Amino acid sequence: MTAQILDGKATAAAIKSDLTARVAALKERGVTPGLGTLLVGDDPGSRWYVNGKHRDCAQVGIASIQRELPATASQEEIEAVVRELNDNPECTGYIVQLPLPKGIDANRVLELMDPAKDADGLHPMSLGRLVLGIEGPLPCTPYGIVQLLRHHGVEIKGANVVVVGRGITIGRPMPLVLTRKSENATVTQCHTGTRDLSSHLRQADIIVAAAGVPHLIKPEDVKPGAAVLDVGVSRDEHGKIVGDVHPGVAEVAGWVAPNPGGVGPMTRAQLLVNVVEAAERAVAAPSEG
Ligand SMILES: Nc1nc2c(c(=O)[nH]1)N[C@@H](CN(C=O)c1ccc(C(=O)N[C@@H](CCC(=O)O)C(=O)O)cc1)CN2
Repeated sequence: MTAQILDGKATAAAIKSDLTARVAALKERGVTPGLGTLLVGDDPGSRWYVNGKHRDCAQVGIASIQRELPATASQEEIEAVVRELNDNPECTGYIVQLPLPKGIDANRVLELMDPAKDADGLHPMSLGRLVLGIEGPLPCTPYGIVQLLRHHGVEIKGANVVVVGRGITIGRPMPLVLTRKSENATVTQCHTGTRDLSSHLRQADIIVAAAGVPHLIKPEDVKPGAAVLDVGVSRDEHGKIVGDVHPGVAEVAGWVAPNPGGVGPMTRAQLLVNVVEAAERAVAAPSEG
């Protein structure tokens, strides 16, 4: 292994330590931030992520509001919980854990959320704000990746970035975040319709691999010295994570974000940042009523 590690665990710990002080300051002003989660179904991975989010909340002093529904829940039952969270004053921000069970219209659920409580940055209003350059919550994994690169001094400005994947939580919003003036990267988005993926990858200074295809990115696809972030999650027969990046890439790349231990902890840290920032915005500009 020659590549340096983009250490998501350590970076997330530093972010959480800063947030602990900011939450304490909010509490002194009479505001306790509260993160709500809605988990539908019994997928063990989703449950693990949601439990992790609440453990993080406890660490920094954010209150937790947990809602769960069975996999058989109807669209109406899910939407009723969303309305309850919209109206719940203890819940200052919340997320609906994705994916939702087959047959549920996730877009309708996301649209029903109060945009002022969107902790994930995935509400249509938040994504629209991102496109327009208006302040608001940023999608957790894409902005977590930016923070991870910055923390390790990897140059984003002017970099050629290849994003592989176009899912709602990472692939779609990632280029929107990276092409903001503050990041100023040049982004190529690749997906299952891309011809000759390797030729794109070999030009990249930074690769974000979020396709969910085990070991899709091979050592020969990577420019020596590039930063490679593995965000793909597939599981082997023992339930162990297999990422999108072949282990041999670490011999060629300059930086690698391991999986686990790279981007995942940053996703969780950015969620807490969104919750705290929303509470800080509310304190700075209280709404009437
Ligand atoms: N509403 C949302 N749903 C989903 C999102 C999201 O951002 N919002 N992203 C993913 C899952 N996710 C957060 O919800 C998530 C993924 C991974 C991790 C993490 O810390 N992973 C660990 C390894 C965990 C393991 O062993 O399974 C790591 O990478 O070190 C946290 C959150 C889809 N859904």
